[in-house]
Amino acid sequence: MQALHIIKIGGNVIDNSENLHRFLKDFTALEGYKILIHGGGKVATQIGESMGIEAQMVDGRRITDIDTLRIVTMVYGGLINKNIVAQLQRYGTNAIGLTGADGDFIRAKKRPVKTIDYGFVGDLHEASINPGNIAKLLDSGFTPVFCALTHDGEGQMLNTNADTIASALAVALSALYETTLIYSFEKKGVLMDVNDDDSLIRDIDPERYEKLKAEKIIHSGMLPKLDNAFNAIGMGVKAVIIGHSDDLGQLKNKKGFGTRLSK
Ligand SMILES: Nc1ncnc2c1ncn2[C@@H]1O[C@H](COP(=O)(O)OP(=O)(O)O)[C@@H](O)[C@H]1O
Ligand SMILES: CC(=O)N[C@@H](CCC(=O)OP(=O)(O)O)C(=O)O
Repeated sequence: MQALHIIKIGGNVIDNSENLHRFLKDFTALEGYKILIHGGGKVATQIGESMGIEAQMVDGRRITDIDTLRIVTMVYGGLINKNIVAQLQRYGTNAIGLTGADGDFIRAKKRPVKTIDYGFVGDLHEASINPGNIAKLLDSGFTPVFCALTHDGEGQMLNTNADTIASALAVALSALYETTLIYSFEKKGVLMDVNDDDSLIRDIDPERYEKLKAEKIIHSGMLPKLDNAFNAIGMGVKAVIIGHSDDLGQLKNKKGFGTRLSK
């Protein structure tokens, strides 16, 4: 089986142009099939605020009313996606920027209203991704760059968390490729002390995850990231790594970096 790297880049890296450029150069240097996924929640919040629209988050998910959907479609699918694609082209990666609607690559279902109405937020399901379609792109020499947008197949764009898209792509594509999923962000990995990069936890299994959660050592944005990551490793993805965007080059050197998940 051919190797595939699926890499999700965090919001704080997108926000820091030096870190972003370093990452995009290292991403270009990574050989073989690869896919990049980005969000950009912070930028969407800032641009929304400048237009008088306050962000509302519940459990790390954005309540997406029609005005917010317009903003995230412009910001994720336009501003951020096209800038990343242009920079990748400059460094020599033949990137193609996509939402889930393009090529019908990622379909989602609008999240049903229970106690909270999330608005135009899309949940992924088993049939969301057709790996054969994405394989055609990869085989044609393109490097897909997906943003945090999906569609429902009936003309409606939906906002979908980028960590979840990365995990679902990794699961679907592990049927065709030996897939490694990497969450690249602004810290060395999962840390014992979130403010101390020397406190890296090198390995986590589900049992340790439960303990670290109970002790509140893992919290906020790291919780959905690890939930997505453990879901991927349980469903055929070969390896999941959570690490610093500056350390992607270590992958090429076959050295370990960041936090590695085990079953
Ligand atoms: N134990 C931990 N180790 C590292 N980061 C943690 C930990 N617990 C919580 N976090 C927080 O999780 C954040 C990453 O989640 P998030 O902001 O959603 O990531 P991203 O930018 O990739 O979308 C970190 O910036 C950090 O503040
Ligand atoms: C439904 C939902 O919450 N979608 C996310 C999508 C962006 C994202 O995931 O951005 P980061 O990776 O930078 O956090 C949002 O709008 O914030």
